[in-house]
Amino acid sequence: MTAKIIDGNALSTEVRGQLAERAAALTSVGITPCLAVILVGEDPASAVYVRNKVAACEKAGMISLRDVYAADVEPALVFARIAELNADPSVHGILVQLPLPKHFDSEAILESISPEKDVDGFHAENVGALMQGNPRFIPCTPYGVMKMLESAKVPLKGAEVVIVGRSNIVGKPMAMLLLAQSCTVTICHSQSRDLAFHTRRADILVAAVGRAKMITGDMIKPGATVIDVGINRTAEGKLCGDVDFETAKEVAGVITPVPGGVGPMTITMLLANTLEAAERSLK
Ligand SMILES: NC(=O)C1=CN([C@@H]2O[C@H](COP(=O)(O)OP(=O)(O)OC[C@H]3O[C@@H](n4cnc5c(N)ncnc54)[C@H](OP(=O)(O)O)[C@@H]3O)[C@@H](O)[C@H]2O)C=CC1
Ligand SMILES: Nc1nc(=O)c2c([nH]1)NC[C@@H]1CN(c3ccc(C(=O)N[C@@H](CCC(=O)O)C(=O)O)cc3)C=[N+]21
Repeated sequence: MTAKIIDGNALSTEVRGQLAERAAALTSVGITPCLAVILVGEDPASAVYVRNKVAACEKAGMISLRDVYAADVEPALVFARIAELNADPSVHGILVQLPLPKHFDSEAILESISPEKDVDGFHAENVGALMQGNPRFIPCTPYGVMKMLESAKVPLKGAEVVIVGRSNIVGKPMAMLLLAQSCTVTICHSQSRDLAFHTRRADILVAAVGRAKMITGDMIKPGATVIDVGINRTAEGKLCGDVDFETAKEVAGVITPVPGGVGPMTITMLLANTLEAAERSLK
Protein backbone atom coordinates (compact mmCIF):
# COMPACT_ATOMS: atom_id res chain seq x y z
CA MET A 1 0.00 0.00 0.00
CA THR A 2 1.34 3.40 -0.84
CA ALA A 3 0.44 6.45 1.20
CA LYS A 4 -2.39 8.82 0.51
CA ILE A 5 -0.96 12.12 -0.75
CA ILE A 6 -2.18 15.48 0.57
CA ASP A 7 -2.15 17.73 -2.50
CA GLY A 8 -1.13 21.19 -1.30
CA ASN A 9 -1.81 22.74 -4.70
CA ALA A 10 -5.39 21.43 -4.83
CA LEU A 11 -6.14 22.42 -1.23
CA SER A 12 -4.61 25.85 -1.91
CA THR A 13 -6.84 26.38 -4.92
CA GLU A 14 -9.90 25.53 -2.84
CA VAL A 15 -8.97 27.76 0.12
CA ARG A 16 -7.80 30.65 -2.10
CA GLY A 17 -11.17 30.56 -3.87
CA GLN A 18 -12.91 31.13 -0.52
CA LEU A 19 -10.44 33.89 0.36
CA ALA A 20 -11.05 35.61 -2.98
CA GLU A 21 -14.78 35.75 -2.21
CA ARG A 22 -14.14 37.37 1.16
CA ALA A 23 -11.65 39.79 -0.43
CA ALA A 24 -14.24 40.78 -3.04
CA ALA A 25 -16.83 41.40 -0.31
CA LEU A 26 -14.39 43.69 1.52
CA THR A 27 -13.48 45.50 -1.68
CA SER A 28 -17.16 46.18 -2.29
CA VAL A 29 -17.27 48.11 0.99
CA GLY A 30 -14.17 50.10 0.07
CA ILE A 31 -11.34 48.08 1.64
CA THR A 32 -9.03 46.06 -0.60
CA PRO A 33 -6.75 43.80 1.47
CA CYS A 34 -3.14 44.88 0.98
CA LEU A 35 0.09 43.05 1.79
CA ALA A 36 3.48 44.79 1.76
CA VAL A 37 6.48 42.52 1.17
CA ILE A 38 10.05 43.66 1.86
CA LEU A 39 12.96 41.78 0.32
CA VAL A 40 16.59 42.61 1.08
CA GLY A 41 19.28 41.14 -1.15
CA GLU A 42 19.36 39.06 -4.31
CA ASP A 43 18.97 35.52 -2.96
CA PRO A 44 17.31 33.82 -5.97
CA ALA A 45 15.14 31.45 -3.86
CA SER A 46 13.78 34.38 -1.82
CA ALA A 47 13.07 36.29 -5.01
CA VAL A 48 11.00 33.33 -6.28
CA TYR A 49 8.97 33.14 -3.03
CA VAL A 50 8.33 36.86 -3.06
CA ARG A 51 7.21 36.73 -6.69
CA ASN A 52 4.87 33.81 -5.84
CA LYS A 53 3.41 35.74 -2.89
CA VAL A 54 2.79 38.84 -4.98
CA ALA A 55 1.16 36.83 -7.79
CA ALA A 56 -1.05 34.91 -5.33
CA CYS A 57 -2.24 38.17 -3.77
CA GLU A 58 -3.25 39.62 -7.07
CA LYS A 59 -5.03 36.45 -8.13
CA ALA A 60 -7.10 36.53 -4.92
CA GLY A 61 -8.12 40.15 -5.50
CA MET A 62 -5.70 41.59 -2.96
CA ILE A 63 -3.15 44.36 -3.46
CA SER A 64 0.53 43.72 -2.90
CA LEU A 65 3.35 46.20 -2.54
CA ARG A 66 6.90 45.05 -3.03
CA ASP A 67 10.05 46.85 -1.88
CA VAL A 68 13.35 45.32 -2.95
CA TYR A 69 16.61 46.59 -1.39
CA ALA A 70 20.22 45.85 -2.28
CA ALA A 71 21.96 43.40 0.09
CA ASP A 72 24.18 46.19 1.49
CA VAL A 73 21.34 48.63 2.21
CA GLU A 74 21.55 50.76 5.36
CA PRO A 75 19.13 49.09 7.86
CA ALA A 76 17.82 52.55 8.82
CA LEU A 77 16.19 52.78 5.39
CA VAL A 78 14.29 49.54 5.96
CA PHE A 79 13.24 50.63 9.47
CA ALA A 80 11.96 53.89 7.98
CA ARG A 81 9.97 52.06 5.32
CA ILE A 82 8.42 49.76 7.94
CA ALA A 83 7.41 52.82 10.01
CA GLU A 84 5.75 54.28 6.91
CA LEU A 85 3.86 51.03 6.21
CA ASN A 86 2.84 50.77 9.89
CA ALA A 87 1.27 54.22 9.67
CA ASP A 88 -0.49 53.64 6.33
CA PRO A 89 -4.12 52.58 6.94
CA SER A 90 -4.40 51.13 3.41
CA VAL A 91 -1.72 48.51 4.27
CA HIS A 92 -3.04 45.54 6.30
CA GLY A 93 -0.11 43.14 6.33
CA ILE A 94 3.68 43.56 6.36
CA LEU A 95 6.14 40.73 5.69
CA VAL A 96 9.92 41.02 5.76
CA GLN A 97 11.38 38.06 3.89
CA LEU A 98 13.87 36.09 5.98
CA PRO A 99 16.77 35.50 6.22
CA LEU A 100 18.09 39.08 6.26
CA PRO A 101 21.74 39.93 5.48
CA LYS A 102 24.16 39.56 8.42
CA HIS A 103 24.48 43.28 9.18
CA PHE A 104 20.75 43.36 10.06
CA ASP A 105 19.38 42.77 13.55
CA SER A 106 16.52 40.53 12.40
CA GLU A 107 14.83 40.52 15.77
CA ALA A 108 14.76 44.33 15.88
CA ILE A 109 13.30 44.41 12.38
CA LEU A 110 10.54 41.96 13.30
CA GLU A 111 9.76 43.89 16.51
CA SER A 112 9.44 47.12 14.50
CA ILE A 113 6.46 45.76 12.55
CA SER A 114 3.12 46.75 14.07
CA PRO A 115 1.78 43.58 15.78
CA GLU A 116 -1.63 44.26 14.15
CA LYS A 117 0.04 43.99 10.70
CA ASP A 118 2.46 41.14 11.51
CA VAL A 119 0.88 38.56 9.18
CA ASP A 120 3.85 36.18 9.67
CA GLY A 121 3.11 36.10 13.41
CA PHE A 122 6.80 36.60 14.25
CA HIS A 123 6.52 39.66 16.55
CA ALA A 124 7.23 38.81 20.20
CA GLU A 125 3.77 39.97 21.20
CA ASN A 126 2.17 37.60 18.69
CA VAL A 127 4.49 34.74 19.64
CA GLY A 128 3.42 35.29 23.25
CA ALA A 129 -0.24 35.33 22.29
CA LEU A 130 0.18 32.02 20.45
CA MET A 131 1.93 30.48 23.49
CA GLN A 132 -0.94 31.63 25.69
CA GLY A 133 -3.42 29.89 23.41
CA ASN A 134 -4.89 33.16 22.19
CA PRO A 135 -3.25 33.73 18.77
CA ARG A 136 -3.60 36.97 16.80
CA PHE A 137 -1.82 35.68 13.67
CA ILE A 138 -0.84 32.02 13.32
CA PRO A 139 2.54 31.66 11.53
CA CYS A 140 1.77 30.73 7.93
CA THR A 141 3.70 27.48 7.52
CA PRO A 142 2.41 25.73 10.67
CA TYR A 143 -1.05 27.16 9.95
CA GLY A 144 -0.90 25.58 6.49
CA VAL A 145 0.13 22.25 8.00
CA MET A 146 -2.86 22.36 10.39
CA LYS A 147 -5.18 22.92 7.39
CA MET A 148 -3.61 19.96 5.61
CA LEU A 149 -4.07 17.69 8.65
CA GLU A 150 -7.68 18.84 8.91
CA SER A 151 -8.37 18.23 5.23
CA ALA A 152 -6.99 14.69 5.48
CA LYS A 153 -8.99 14.15 8.70
CA VAL A 154 -5.89 13.07 10.62
CA PRO A 155 -6.87 12.45 14.26
CA LEU A 156 -5.01 14.81 16.58
CA LYS A 157 -6.29 14.23 20.11
CA GLY A 158 -3.71 12.12 21.97
CA ALA A 159 -1.60 11.57 18.84
CA GLU A 160 2.16 11.13 19.25
CA VAL A 161 3.73 13.96 17.25
CA VAL A 162 7.44 14.29 16.52
CA ILE A 163 8.68 17.53 15.00
CA VAL A 164 12.22 17.58 13.65
CA GLY A 165 13.48 21.19 13.80
CA ARG A 166 13.01 23.89 16.45
CA SER A 167 13.13 27.17 14.51
CA ASN A 168 11.03 30.17 15.47
CA ILE A 169 9.37 30.16 12.06
CA VAL A 170 8.39 26.48 11.79
CA GLY A 171 9.27 24.00 14.54
CA LYS A 172 8.31 25.94 17.66
CA PRO A 173 4.99 27.39 16.48
CA MET A 174 4.11 23.99 14.95
CA ALA A 175 4.62 22.40 18.38
CA MET A 176 2.37 25.00 20.04
CA LEU A 177 -0.48 24.48 17.56
CA LEU A 178 -0.39 20.69 17.85
CA LEU A 179 -0.12 20.88 21.65
CA ALA A 180 -3.22 23.09 21.64
CA GLN A 181 -5.00 20.24 19.80
CA SER A 182 -4.02 17.83 22.59
CA CYS A 183 -1.24 16.00 20.76
CA THR A 184 1.72 14.69 22.74
CA VAL A 185 4.57 16.65 21.19
CA THR A 186 8.28 15.86 20.98
CA ILE A 187 10.66 18.36 19.35
CA CYS A 188 13.94 17.02 17.95
CA HIS A 189 16.94 19.07 16.77
CA SER A 190 20.59 18.75 15.84
CA GLN A 191 21.62 17.66 19.34
CA SER A 192 18.94 14.98 19.72
CA ARG A 193 20.35 11.53 20.43
CA ASP A 194 19.02 8.71 18.24
CA LEU A 195 16.68 10.67 15.98
CA ALA A 196 15.21 7.48 14.44
CA PHE A 197 14.15 6.24 17.89
CA HIS A 198 11.93 9.30 18.17
CA THR A 199 10.66 9.44 14.60
CA ARG A 200 9.64 5.75 14.65
CA ARG A 201 7.27 6.47 17.54
CA ALA A 202 5.42 9.23 15.70
CA ASP A 203 1.81 8.99 14.57
CA ILE A 204 2.46 12.38 12.97
CA LEU A 205 5.99 13.26 11.86
CA VAL A 206 6.82 16.81 10.80
CA ALA A 207 10.20 17.37 9.12
CA ALA A 208 11.46 20.98 9.13
CA VAL A 209 15.23 20.73 8.98
CA GLY A 210 16.55 21.76 5.59
CA ARG A 211 18.49 18.56 4.81
CA ALA A 212 17.48 16.83 1.62
CA LYS A 213 15.89 13.37 2.04
CA MET A 214 17.18 12.90 5.62
CA ILE A 215 13.98 11.13 6.77
CA THR A 216 13.96 7.70 5.15
CA GLY A 217 11.24 5.04 5.13
CA ASP A 218 12.94 2.99 7.87
CA MET A 219 12.54 5.96 10.26
CA ILE A 220 8.76 6.03 9.87
CA LYS A 221 6.10 4.11 11.78
CA PRO A 222 3.85 2.14 9.39
CA GLY A 223 0.68 4.11 8.67
CA ALA A 224 2.03 7.40 10.10
CA THR A 225 1.22 10.83 8.72
CA VAL A 226 4.37 12.46 7.32
CA ILE A 227 4.48 16.23 6.76
CA ASP A 228 7.48 17.46 4.79
CA VAL A 229 8.18 21.16 5.32
CA GLY A 230 11.72 21.10 3.90
CA ILE A 231 12.56 22.90 0.68
CA ASN A 232 15.96 21.85 -0.66
CA ARG A 233 17.53 22.11 -4.06
CA THR A 234 19.48 19.13 -5.41
CA ALA A 235 22.73 19.51 -7.36
CA GLU A 236 20.68 19.21 -10.56
CA GLY A 237 18.52 22.14 -9.43
CA LYS A 238 15.45 20.05 -8.58
CA LEU A 239 13.37 20.81 -5.46
CA CYS A 240 13.13 18.13 -2.82
CA GLY A 241 11.97 17.88 0.77
CA ASP A 242 13.55 16.65 3.99
CA VAL A 243 11.75 13.33 3.48
CA ASP A 244 12.93 10.67 1.06
CA PHE A 245 9.54 10.48 -0.65
CA GLU A 246 10.21 7.23 -2.57
CA THR A 247 10.94 5.10 0.51
CA ALA A 248 8.63 7.05 2.86
CA LYS A 249 5.49 6.65 0.75
CA GLU A 250 5.74 2.85 1.02
CA VAL A 251 5.52 3.04 4.84
CA ALA A 252 3.47 6.13 5.66
CA GLY A 253 -0.33 6.25 5.66
CA VAL A 254 -0.53 9.88 4.59
CA ILE A 255 2.25 12.05 3.15
CA THR A 256 2.83 15.52 1.69
CA PRO A 257 4.95 15.96 -1.45
CA VAL A 258 7.62 18.57 -2.28
CA PRO A 259 6.97 20.56 -4.37
CA GLY A 260 3.19 20.90 -4.21
CA GLY A 261 2.78 20.28 -0.47
CA VAL A 262 3.33 22.65 2.43
CA GLY A 263 4.90 25.42 0.28
CA PRO A 264 1.74 26.48 -1.56
CA MET A 265 -0.26 26.23 1.70
CA THR A 266 2.20 28.65 3.36
CA ILE A 267 1.35 31.26 0.75
CA THR A 268 -2.35 30.51 1.09
CA MET A 269 -2.29 31.12 4.84
CA LEU A 270 -0.34 34.34 4.30
CA LEU A 271 -3.25 35.50 2.18
CA ALA A 272 -5.67 34.33 4.88
CA ASN A 273 -3.83 36.33 7.55
CA THR A 274 -3.72 39.44 5.35
CA LEU A 275 -7.44 39.15 4.68
CA GLU A 276 -8.09 38.65 8.39
CA ALA A 277 -6.08 41.80 9.18
CA ALA A 278 -8.11 43.76 6.62
CA GLU A 279 -11.41 42.44 8.02
CA ARG A 280 -10.34 43.47 11.53
CA SER A 281 -9.54 46.99 10.27
CA LEU A 282 -13.23 47.36 9.46
CA LYS A 283 -14.19 46.84 13.10
N1 LIG B 1 7.39 24.94 2.90
C1 LIG B 1 7.48 26.15 3.44
O1 LIG B 1 6.59 26.94 3.33
C2 LIG B 1 8.68 26.50 4.24
C3 LIG B 1 9.78 25.71 4.15
N2 LIG B 1 10.86 25.96 4.90
C4 LIG B 1 11.96 25.00 4.80
O2 LIG B 1 11.93 24.17 5.95
C5 LIG B 1 13.24 23.82 6.34
C6 LIG B 1 13.48 24.29 7.75
O3 LIG B 1 13.39 25.70 7.80
P1 LIG B 1 13.72 26.52 9.13
O4 LIG B 1 12.91 25.99 10.24
O5 LIG B 1 13.64 27.94 8.76
O6 LIG B 1 15.26 26.09 9.30
P2 LIG B 1 16.36 26.40 10.41
O7 LIG B 1 17.65 26.21 9.72
O8 LIG B 1 16.05 27.66 11.11
O9 LIG B 1 16.14 25.22 11.45
C7 LIG B 1 16.49 23.90 11.16
C8 LIG B 1 16.28 23.03 12.38
O10 LIG B 1 16.68 21.70 12.06
C9 LIG B 1 17.52 21.21 13.07
N3 LIG B 1 18.50 20.26 12.53
C10 LIG B 1 19.57 20.52 11.74
N4 LIG B 1 20.24 19.39 11.46
C11 LIG B 1 19.59 18.39 12.09
C12 LIG B 1 19.79 17.00 12.20
N5 LIG B 1 20.81 16.41 11.58
N6 LIG B 1 18.93 16.28 12.93
C13 LIG B 1 17.89 16.87 13.55
N7 LIG B 1 17.64 18.18 13.49
C14 LIG B 1 18.48 18.94 12.77
C15 LIG B 1 18.21 22.42 13.65
O11 LIG B 1 18.66 22.11 14.96
P3 LIG B 1 19.40 23.19 15.91
O12 LIG B 1 18.31 24.08 16.41
O13 LIG B 1 20.00 22.35 16.97
O14 LIG B 1 20.39 23.89 15.04
C16 LIG B 1 17.10 23.45 13.59
O15 LIG B 1 16.29 23.40 14.74
C17 LIG B 1 14.14 24.44 5.28
O16 LIG B 1 14.35 23.49 4.27
C18 LIG B 1 13.32 25.59 4.75
O17 LIG B 1 13.67 25.94 3.43
C19 LIG B 1 10.89 27.00 5.80
C20 LIG B 1 9.83 27.84 5.91
C21 LIG B 1 8.63 27.67 5.11
N1 LIG C 1 9.14 36.31 6.59
C1 LIG C 1 9.13 35.14 6.00
N2 LIG C 1 7.98 34.42 5.94
C2 LIG C 1 7.94 33.20 5.32
O1 LIG C 1 6.87 32.54 5.26
C3 LIG C 1 9.14 32.70 4.72
C4 LIG C 1 10.31 33.49 4.81
N3 LIG C 1 10.27 34.67 5.45
N4 LIG C 1 11.46 33.03 4.26
C5 LIG C 1 11.55 31.80 3.54
C6 LIG C 1 10.50 30.79 3.93
C7 LIG C 1 10.23 29.77 2.87
N5 LIG C 1 8.87 29.95 2.45
C8 LIG C 1 8.26 29.31 1.39
C9 LIG C 1 7.03 29.69 0.88
C10 LIG C 1 6.48 29.07 -0.23
C11 LIG C 1 7.13 28.05 -0.86
C12 LIG C 1 6.52 27.43 -2.08
O2 LIG C 1 5.53 27.89 -2.59
N6 LIG C 1 7.10 26.33 -2.63
C13 LIG C 1 6.62 25.68 -3.82
C14 LIG C 1 7.69 25.64 -4.90
C15 LIG C 1 8.22 26.98 -5.28
C16 LIG C 1 9.43 26.89 -6.22
O3 LIG C 1 9.26 26.41 -7.34
O4 LIG C 1 10.55 27.27 -5.79
C17 LIG C 1 6.26 24.24 -3.50
O5 LIG C 1 6.73 23.73 -2.47
O6 LIG C 1 5.52 23.63 -4.26
C18 LIG C 1 8.33 27.62 -0.35
C19 LIG C 1 8.87 28.24 0.77
C20 LIG C 1 8.33 30.98 3.17
N7 LIG C 1 9.20 31.48 4.05
